[in-house]
Amino acid sequence: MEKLVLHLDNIQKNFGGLSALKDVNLQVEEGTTHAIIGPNGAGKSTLLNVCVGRLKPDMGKVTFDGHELTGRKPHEIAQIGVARVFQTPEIFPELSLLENVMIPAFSKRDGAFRLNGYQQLSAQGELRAEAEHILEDVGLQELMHHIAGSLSRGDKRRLELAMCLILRPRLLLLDEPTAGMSRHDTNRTIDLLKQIKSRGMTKIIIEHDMHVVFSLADRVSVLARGQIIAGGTPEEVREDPKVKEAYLGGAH
Ligand SMILES: Nc1ncnc2c1ncn2[C@@H]1O[C@H](COP(=O)(O)OP(=O)(O)OP(=O)(O)O)[C@@H](O)[C@H]1O
Repeated sequence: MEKLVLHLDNIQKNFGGLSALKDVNLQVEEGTTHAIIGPNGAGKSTLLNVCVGRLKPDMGKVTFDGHELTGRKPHEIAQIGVARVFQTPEIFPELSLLENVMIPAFSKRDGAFRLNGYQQLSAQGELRAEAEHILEDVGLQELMHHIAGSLSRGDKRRLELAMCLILRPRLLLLDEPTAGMSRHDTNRTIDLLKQIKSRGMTKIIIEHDMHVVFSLADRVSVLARGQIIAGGTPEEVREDPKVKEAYLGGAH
């Protein structure tokens, strides 16, 4: 049995009178891809926001590799090695792709220690080489000097992924990474995420597209009205009558 690296214990999150998450328990094995699926409004984004410190749960705790994440600031959670790719890419449209990828790496380093002039120069050279390498990984190397705002939607999402990867996260959270992409771009993103998998990173992915879930996920948890109603391999979950019922009763 591999090591369980992420634990969500009894997570409860209320918005006024609405319980968006009710007593959610989840464990994720290191190096695996865990998909969270469920009808609209099930609580999937809320769950991700709790993991990255954007929302504080009313009850329960999140632990990653022995570090309790609950109650920490988002930048502290990032320092622990947790990164998130948003549904809408958060990029700097006026800057080049290369600059976009270097910025998160600089802010992470500057947060950790102060650089003198010489170190800054050599760090910049190192970071630039790493940024170029990551842009190559995501298939954007030819566009590295272009302005990020000029990219297609699919390429913007790939750029945002590169901005996360330069931080070398150990846990990557992806909120519908292929939403709005063509089938061709979706398949390129699946290939890219498979490559990342071979590097041992743990991933949580929220996804509506079952083609993506079946291509990438080792395990699936199904969330409906704030509760996990089923879990297992993609095949097991697909055959579960509770899951079919949740989807038929929901918007899908
Ligand atoms: N900041 C908020 N304030 C009040 N209610 C919220 C807030 N965020 C989410 N909710 C509510 O909590 C519930 C869960 O929302 P959430 O966005 O987590 O669902 P989801 O499964 O990600 O949905 P979708 O698939 O549509 O993105 C919904 O009823 C939503 O309206």
